[in-house]
Amino acid sequence: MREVKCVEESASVGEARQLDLEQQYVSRAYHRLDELRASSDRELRRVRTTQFGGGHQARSERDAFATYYEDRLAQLNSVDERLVFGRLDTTDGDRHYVGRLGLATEDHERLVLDWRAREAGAFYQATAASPMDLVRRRHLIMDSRDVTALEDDVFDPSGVADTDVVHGEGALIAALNSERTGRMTDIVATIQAEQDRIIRAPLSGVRVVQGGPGTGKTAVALHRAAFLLYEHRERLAKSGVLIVGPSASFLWYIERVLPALGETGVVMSSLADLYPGVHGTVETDPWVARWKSGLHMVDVIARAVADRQKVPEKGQWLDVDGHRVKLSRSLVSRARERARATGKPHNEARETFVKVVVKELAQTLGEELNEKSGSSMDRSYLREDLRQSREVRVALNLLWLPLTPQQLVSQLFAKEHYLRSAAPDLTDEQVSRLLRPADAPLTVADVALLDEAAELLGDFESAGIKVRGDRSLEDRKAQESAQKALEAMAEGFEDIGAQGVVTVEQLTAFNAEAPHRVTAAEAASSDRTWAYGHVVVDEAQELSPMQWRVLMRRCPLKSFTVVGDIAQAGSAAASATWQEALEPFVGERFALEELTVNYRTPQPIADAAARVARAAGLTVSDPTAVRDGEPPVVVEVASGVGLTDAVVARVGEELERLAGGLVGVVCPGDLLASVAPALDRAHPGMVAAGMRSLDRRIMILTPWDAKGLEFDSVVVVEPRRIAADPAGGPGNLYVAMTRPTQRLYLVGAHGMPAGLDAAAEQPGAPGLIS
Ligand SMILES: Nc1ncnc2c1ncn2[C@@H]1O[C@H](COP(=O)(O)OP(=O)(O)OP(=O)(O)O)[C@@H](O)[C@H]1O
Repeated sequence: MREVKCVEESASVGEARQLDLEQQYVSRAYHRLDELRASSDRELRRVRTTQFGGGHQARSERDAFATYYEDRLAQLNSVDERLVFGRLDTTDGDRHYVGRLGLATEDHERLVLDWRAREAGAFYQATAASPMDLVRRRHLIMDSRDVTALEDDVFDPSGVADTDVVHGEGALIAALNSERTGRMTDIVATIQAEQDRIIRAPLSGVRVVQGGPGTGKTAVALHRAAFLLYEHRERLAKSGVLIVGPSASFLWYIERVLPALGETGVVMSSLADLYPGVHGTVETDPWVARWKSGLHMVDVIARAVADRQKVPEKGQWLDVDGHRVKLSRSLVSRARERARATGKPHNEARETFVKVVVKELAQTLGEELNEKSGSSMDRSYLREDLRQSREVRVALNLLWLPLTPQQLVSQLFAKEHYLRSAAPDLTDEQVSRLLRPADAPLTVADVALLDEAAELLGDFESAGIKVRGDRSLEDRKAQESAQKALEAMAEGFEDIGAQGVVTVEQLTAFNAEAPHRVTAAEAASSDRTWAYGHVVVDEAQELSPMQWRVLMRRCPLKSFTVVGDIAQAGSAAASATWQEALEPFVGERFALEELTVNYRTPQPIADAAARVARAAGLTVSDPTAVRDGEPPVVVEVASGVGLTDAVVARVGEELERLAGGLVGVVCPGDLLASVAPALDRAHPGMVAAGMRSLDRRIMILTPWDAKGLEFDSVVVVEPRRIAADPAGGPGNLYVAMTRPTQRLYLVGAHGMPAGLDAAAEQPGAPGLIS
């Protein structure tokens, strides 16, 4: 592909002229973007009105084309912000503009290089020591469609005239100083070299990214997903990418990042929603959460399933159409062995169990009837009679009942004999902690047990959408038909812009899938057995062994990006090291990378948070913070009303200081009921519980829901109580203290956590207000 020649610069053009030249180029790129949008829009309307014939195949072809143009339009509409943000000048005189997506002119001349393309890698990785054939890297700082500033890194001064070099505020600082909106934004223009190396790492294998708070782990994980979808489009568009986060608030916070990078086909799930159709509630007892999360639960669930394959104490007489036949203990035992020997899951092996029992009963009954009548008739009809007999059906169901995972798990914790049999080591006290009513809601910890049970129980009618099976014949038909449709539409594809054009193969494959699904993401999110091509796990320090087991099942190829900070672990069942978390599943075969720069929390706040964490026995790293700022403010109050008043007052002050920014109030769960209404009275219409609305400036959250989020200012309520929670308290407080980009307040009526007091006595340490 040829490069578009930019307006020639003279050696002496000044900064204003440089800005002007860049603006001309950028405007050209936007003009092309607008053209492509208009043409995609036209095509979409054309497809919707074109007659494709009346059959199912024709309709699905039209839908496939329409979906293609809809996706393309959504992609083109999503890249308006910072469409172009960089320029690379190479030693051989070439110039590439780097942007959010690849763009070409109508004549297939390249205008903008997609940030994920191989050649764009130098934009992020080149250093003075390793310039990667660049003489200069230029950052274009944008405000909407306007180029407002430029910033140059010159690697080879002999390659550029002095007067051509522009020194700006710093693209990174400009990005960091922008106001928080309540949604995470992409960092595509300012990805740092250590982040870029991880983003562009190969697809295969398990890659763990450890980093302290604010080191960009979430940002890196999401940009890596976008990179992998670009680099391995064919494979991942079909198999899908799953992104797992700790809470619904967190998913809400990050959900705009990938669409803004032009990627919409990922499945996002919180840990509570990993099992289709179930939303796990909080497991309130930390001991119960821990017990349900260990790998010993694999045996417990296996025993719970085996207990549903019963052999009666003694034989039983059954009525079949007025005749009596004995179902003996030994027959049931034999049938159970035969069924188990099939190796099939419970619900599927039941067929064998039933067959063996019915066959033997039919034989016995036939012999008896023949004996009585003195004949030797063929009585094969008896099998059907037996299957129809109510008594036989009841007996078979009692012995080997088909079960859903929900039934198995609910009954395991509702019926003491099932629980004691499946987990014989439990004490009486433990059994009573675990027991609950059969209709009690399923918890987050139960979600992994459901998945385990589903594996052992196998298909039940409600087990999810079946998408597998022999598709070859259907595929061939769909491909032939797609080919014809493609020819009919070929004209329309020509003006879609070079980088956006789909090949015949891609389109054929895309179309061929239409009868089965609309997107892989849609199919995958409702199918427990879907095998994803890649899984991204954020805040991965929180995962229990049983949750890891679920995720490993979701990606049999074991292609994972795992990001987290072991020190921030707050769940009762979290592992203490990455080795401990992953060893049962991948042994030592995972790559560990570390991020070392904190882009969020000002240094004095990060230092105070680290001191408190260390005083509580956590091992935390010391990333260097990019921001400086004010130390945390400690507010100690009397108690009761004094506490809510103090919180309301601090929040009020911050709202004024921030003029438009966000305040996060992190509060122990049991205080939400008193603090939230007080805030709402003081600031009507401005308070939201959790992260879910853009028009609220105050978010009140539990420490768990605050994981992964960030605010301009944060008020932590009763930090000492948060730290004292037996379920990961110190980790939760560390999370809460590291959420602000500007200021932190710690408000408490019951003293402050250790580490902070000591810190308060040191010079330059947190200020103390009484
Ligand atoms: N290269 C970068 N350029 C601009 N902003 C960045 C960069 N890297 C990270 N950030 C910003 O820093 C903040 C923290 O990033 P992120 O949430 O990804 O960190 P994290 O390591 O996941 O944090 P935590 O573990 O505390 O949840 C975000 O606002 C993010 O956009």
